[in-house]
Amino acid sequence: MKIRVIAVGKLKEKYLKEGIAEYSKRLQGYCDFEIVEVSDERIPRRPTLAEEALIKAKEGRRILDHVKERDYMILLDVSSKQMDSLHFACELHDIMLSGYSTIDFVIGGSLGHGDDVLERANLKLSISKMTMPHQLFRLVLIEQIYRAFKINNNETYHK
Ligand SMILES: C[S@@+](CC[C@H](N)C(=O)[O-])C[C@H]1O[C@@H](n2cnc3c(N)ncnc32)[C@H](O)[C@@H]1O
Repeated sequence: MKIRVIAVGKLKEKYLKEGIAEYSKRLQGYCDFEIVEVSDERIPRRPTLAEEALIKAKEGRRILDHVKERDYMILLDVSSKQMDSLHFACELHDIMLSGYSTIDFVIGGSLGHGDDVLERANLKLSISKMTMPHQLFRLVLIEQIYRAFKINNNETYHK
């Protein structure tokens, strides 16, 4: 099973790089795990709505260039549906049994997602009602994916 995190923007903070490297390594024991970074757009100081829409559309196009038609795409979005870790593990298990060979988790940029990306998503998921910076969110998401594999394999880790 291939699992990819497709994220807008480059990871800059050392402490996040280290955390993400650790969980990526752990995940390799369960799946073929990959992180794909797409470049972000420069955001003007006070963008108009039209500028925001254009930025999200450009970033969205770069994301969708990596998502194949046969991939299952999970979009991470603050205002979407929430589930607990057990439910999330169950959902992943079901997707894997449905014949998909690749699951793409998509993290947006500072302005969130454009319409095209929202429309392509097979599942829209929120991890909390609180907004996290996209770089920190990457680490939180990868830990939750790892947790889901531990739960589905009945291994001790989760409390
Ligand atoms: C800084 S946030 C974007 C905030 C933007 N104002 C919005 O409402 O989408 C950047 C990205 O991080 C992810 N993200 C941050 N917090 C999240 C959360 N609690 N649940 C799901 N995704 C989150 C989403 O993919 C989001 O597009």
